[in-house]
Amino acid sequence: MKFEKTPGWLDWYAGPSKPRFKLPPGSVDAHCHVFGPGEQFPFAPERKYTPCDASKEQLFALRDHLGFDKNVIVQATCHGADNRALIDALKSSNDKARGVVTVKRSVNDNELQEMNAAGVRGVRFNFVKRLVDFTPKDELMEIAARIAPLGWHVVIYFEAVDLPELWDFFTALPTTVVVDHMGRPDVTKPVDGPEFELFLKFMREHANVWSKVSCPERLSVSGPPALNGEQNAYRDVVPFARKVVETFPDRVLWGTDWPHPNLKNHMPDDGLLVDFIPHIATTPELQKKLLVDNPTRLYWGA
Ligand SMILES: O=C(O)c1cc(C(=O)O)oc(=O)c1
Repeated sequence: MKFEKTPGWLDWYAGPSKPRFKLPPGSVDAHCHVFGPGEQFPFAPERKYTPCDASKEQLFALRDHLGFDKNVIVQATCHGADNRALIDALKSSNDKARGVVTVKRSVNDNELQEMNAAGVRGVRFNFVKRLVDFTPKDELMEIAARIAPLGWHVVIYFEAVDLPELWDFFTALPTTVVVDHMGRPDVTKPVDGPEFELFLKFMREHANVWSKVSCPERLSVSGPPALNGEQNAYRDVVPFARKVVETFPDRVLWGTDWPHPNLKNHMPDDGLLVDFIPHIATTPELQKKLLVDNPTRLYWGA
């Protein structure tokens, strides 16, 4: 099937620079996606956007170019609960990729077992209203109970303003819980203000909660963007991500978020995005935990 991209869609950055920051051996890009290709793996009818293609080959080429060893591929909402593109990527990764899927209540145990064998280790629950239609919480809780015995975890994506309303649901989840993009803080508010403090409290009081300190390119308001050799990109996000890394060094993950769906004003150079890492994980010890030890433990069980 031929797909028309959403008007104004920004394609991923071709020809990214080589990062100056040398990733430690065994580093994992713990949040990235594949899109289609649409002709082979059609986008879901219920999707809220139609992206450009971003294939497994292109993702693996980026991994090698940037110096990552492995990927965690997260089901993107444009594929709904049809995980075929993701599973196909996992199967051709030579054990160098794990996956996080989206499933419906109707998924059966055989299907879950097959996904597990392919390298799936989690399900994603999405509460960002511009991306998905509402799914009742009892349905999500039923899915969480079904995947818990497999040792899988739940990835949650939500906006900071919605955390109070979602708190009881999140804290009742029976698995490890991984928050996408720090729960999307409003970085124009103070890092020690009540909104971000609630997020820190969520992590402090619940030892099963982890966070991806990813997506400065999405959260940043004043930049500057990771373009044209910028070595101090997204300065306004640094205090937030650094606070999470330093407070919870054993429960943080980092990912490129390639191919960066739904960005509106620029598309980052992924090489320069990697150069953001030493600003938020400032010592070799913190960098190794963030990039190697934590994701390897969670996704490869080591
Ligand atoms: O903020 C977003 O637009 C976004 C979308 C998706 C997705 O469509 O799955 O995933 C992300 O990690 C971020």
